[in-house]
Amino acid sequence: MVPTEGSMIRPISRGLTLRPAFIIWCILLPFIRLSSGAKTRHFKWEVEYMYWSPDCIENVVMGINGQFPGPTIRAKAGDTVVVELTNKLPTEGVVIHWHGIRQLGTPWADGTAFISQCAINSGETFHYRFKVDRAGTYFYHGHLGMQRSAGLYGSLIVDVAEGEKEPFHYDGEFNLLLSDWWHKSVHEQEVGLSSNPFRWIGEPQSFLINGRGQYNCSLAAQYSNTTSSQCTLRGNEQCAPQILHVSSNKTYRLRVASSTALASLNLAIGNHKMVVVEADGNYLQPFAVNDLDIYSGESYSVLITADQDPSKNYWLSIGVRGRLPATPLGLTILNYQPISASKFPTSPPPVTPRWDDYDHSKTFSKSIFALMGSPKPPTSYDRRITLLNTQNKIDGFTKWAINNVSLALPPTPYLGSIKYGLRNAFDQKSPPENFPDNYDVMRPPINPNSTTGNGVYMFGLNTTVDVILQNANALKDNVSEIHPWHLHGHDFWVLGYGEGKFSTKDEKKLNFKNPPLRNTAVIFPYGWTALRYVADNPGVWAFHCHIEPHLHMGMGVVFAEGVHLVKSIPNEALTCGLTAKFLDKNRG
Ligand SMILES: O=C1O[C@H]([C@@H](O)CO)C(O)=C1O
Repeated sequence: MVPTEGSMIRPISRGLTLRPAFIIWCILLPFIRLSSGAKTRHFKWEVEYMYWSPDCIENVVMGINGQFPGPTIRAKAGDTVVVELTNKLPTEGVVIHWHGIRQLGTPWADGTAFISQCAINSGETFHYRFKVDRAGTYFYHGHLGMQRSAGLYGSLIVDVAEGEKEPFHYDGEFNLLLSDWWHKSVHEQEVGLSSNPFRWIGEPQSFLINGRGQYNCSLAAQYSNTTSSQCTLRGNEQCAPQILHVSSNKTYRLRVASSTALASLNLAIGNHKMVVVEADGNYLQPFAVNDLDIYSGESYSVLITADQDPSKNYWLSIGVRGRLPATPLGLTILNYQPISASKFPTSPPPVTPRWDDYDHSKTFSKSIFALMGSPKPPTSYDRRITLLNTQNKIDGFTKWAINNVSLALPPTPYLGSIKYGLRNAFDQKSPPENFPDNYDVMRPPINPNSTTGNGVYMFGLNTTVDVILQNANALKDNVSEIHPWHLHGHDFWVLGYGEGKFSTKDEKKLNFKNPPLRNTAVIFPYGWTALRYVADNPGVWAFHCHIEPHLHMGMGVVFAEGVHLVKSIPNEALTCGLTAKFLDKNRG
């Protein structure tokens, strides 16, 4: 039989085009792997309570594998990080959020309890597996209740991929994870916040640098008339400061991240200028400062050059911004080798700017621009929402609300319930996009009453979203506070900051030329902050004030996009609430 042309040609030609391509692919594959150098980095962690003395006072902290802060994860851009997390807490669940990692394609690994996954129960193990796609300074922390305040945090550093270079030079680096510490347990703090009458947590007892601070003594007592005595630390105590050892004329990269529960901080090093080069994993147009403001949820890299008198040591200090300080400076020493680290600096620690000098903070925030060549925002938006931040009352309890809705998360995590269409899992009504025109942001609310809710802002996939964060007066007259807002799953462009109520005439002031990409942005008292982002990461994403007690009191919203496109969510993320029932039914 003479085969027809078609039946002869088609298989042969397909064979000819596919086979060489396949062979070439097989030959190249090992080299492609080799050149990218991407690795999978495995970690096996156990979260547990343990005795620890973060500020020289023994307390109970949440540790990982017996360490506080938790182990530092170090990876290269393009690597996959796998953390096998076992909950060894006797009576509570746990989750870990990888702050600043966008979880592209892995929304179930974002580590937000009741949003991306079920809490990991006592004794259970959960597998976080995600790609760290971009170099930068990040951290991780608990995202259930107030577990971050309890000490559940650590650093996550992503180096540039093999063969890539940073756009700046340095000879060495230091990693500083900043936090604040209370002597009162977080359980007691939580009870106070949820009580009527309300009991505020107050200011922290200590600031910690890499989990180390001093409460009952000061490293710099001899310079001031403080009542605390001079520390006589031998160096092996859990609270002994980590000294930054430098060599004269070398340049160092300081990676600074803030995991504080409450405090906005200012960091300065005596006599040394800092050049700011990175924020939240994005390169900046370098600029020099004498001191650096850092809000909870933010990270920066700064370059310092050891160009001062090499026969001296210098203080590095952190102090509080935006709240009347009641916490001594957090301190460590920049030590010029080879002189001894125990030689005291000749001048006192740098003084933090006055706590309510907001102009100082605004000047800093407004100096932050993206490095030339960074991605630019789309020139228009598809949807704009305005989120008014107010302090409120619900049945006599003190709360925070967004457009008069105080967030109370549902027991079934959104990711599974939206994906599987479980409509009873949360409010189906979209939350308000705005607030009444006549609301006076400069005064306490006329009607402070608010309601709880758990609705979701659903955005079309790949649409451009503008968010105007609007601050207002709190419940008390003449009080408006700083709130750093953190977005999960994305970075946003910070288009601008302004005073009072945002209006269309403010539009002209927005920066579309070189706005920085960030995952956290602050709203100043009585001000607004304008953000733009592209909803291009299928999943459900928290967007909230990064002050732990404020989120606990309802200061957050939930965003979602393209959830129908989310590939199979691992069962271990769905083992609670309505998704557990759904799984059971569909298995049977
Ligand atoms: O949420 C808060 O509550 C207190 C105060 O407003 C009421 O005691 C405070 O300072 C907060 O930031």
